[in-house]
Amino acid sequence: MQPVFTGVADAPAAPCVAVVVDVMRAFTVAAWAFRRGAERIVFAGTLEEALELKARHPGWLAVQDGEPVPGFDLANSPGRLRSHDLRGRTLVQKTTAGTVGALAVARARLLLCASFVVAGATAEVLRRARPETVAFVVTGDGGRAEEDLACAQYIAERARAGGARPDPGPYLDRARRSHAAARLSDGVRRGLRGVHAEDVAMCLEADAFPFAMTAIREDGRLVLRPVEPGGPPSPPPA
Ligand SMILES: O=C(O)[C@H](CS(=O)(=O)O)OP(=O)(O)O
Ligand SMILES: [Mg+2]
Repeated sequence: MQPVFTGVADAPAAPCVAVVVDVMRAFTVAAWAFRRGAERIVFAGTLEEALELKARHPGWLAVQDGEPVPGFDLANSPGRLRSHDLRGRTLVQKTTAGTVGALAVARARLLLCASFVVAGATAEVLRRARPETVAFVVTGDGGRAEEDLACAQYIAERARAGGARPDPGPYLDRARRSHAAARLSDGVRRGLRGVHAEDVAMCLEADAFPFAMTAIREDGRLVLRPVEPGGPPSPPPA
């Protein structure tokens, strides 16, 4: 498996296999939403589109990053989201980096969205799929986000190592020292409502969950669901 690391702007539009990485915080939040029982997450391209989707589907919950916006239900914060019971719910998510990155490679044949909490399961899906090349999309900071690149490299190394588990410590240390971690800590100090004091720590829990997350196009939307490595294969894209 040959890993290629790219930013969103340079990502191939229709790679065979893409892993879109957003550690802080979109895909840590998405994983926690599934952990709390959410059934699926629909990615929206704009805030307006997210609110339109929510309006058309009573019961759907809208998630957005930054400070709270009227009409949205949940912050893009694992620390805030984890106290919600999301059993059976559909979420609509719109964030600055993660969801934009996923939508940029929506035509990939296998599209995984990843962060440290699902890194091990993501690597296992890749190991079983045995692709020749994997495009890792680093979503943060114009493709230079250290937390996303470190997570991508950890997943690639884990997939290459087969059953062995490389030490996640050095990769997590890089993410802990990232600009994104500093921005979130600063947000906590300033009392921003869109962040939680535990967000950074929750984004740095390697391999916390046994599932990966695959995105599939359904009815013109990109929809994310949890998938167990070795479970039934995802249906091919329409
Ligand atoms: O909510 C977040 O942590 C970020 C905001 S930004 O990209 O740092 O401005 O969004 P995400 O899409 O989750 O990276
Ligand atoms: Mg990010």
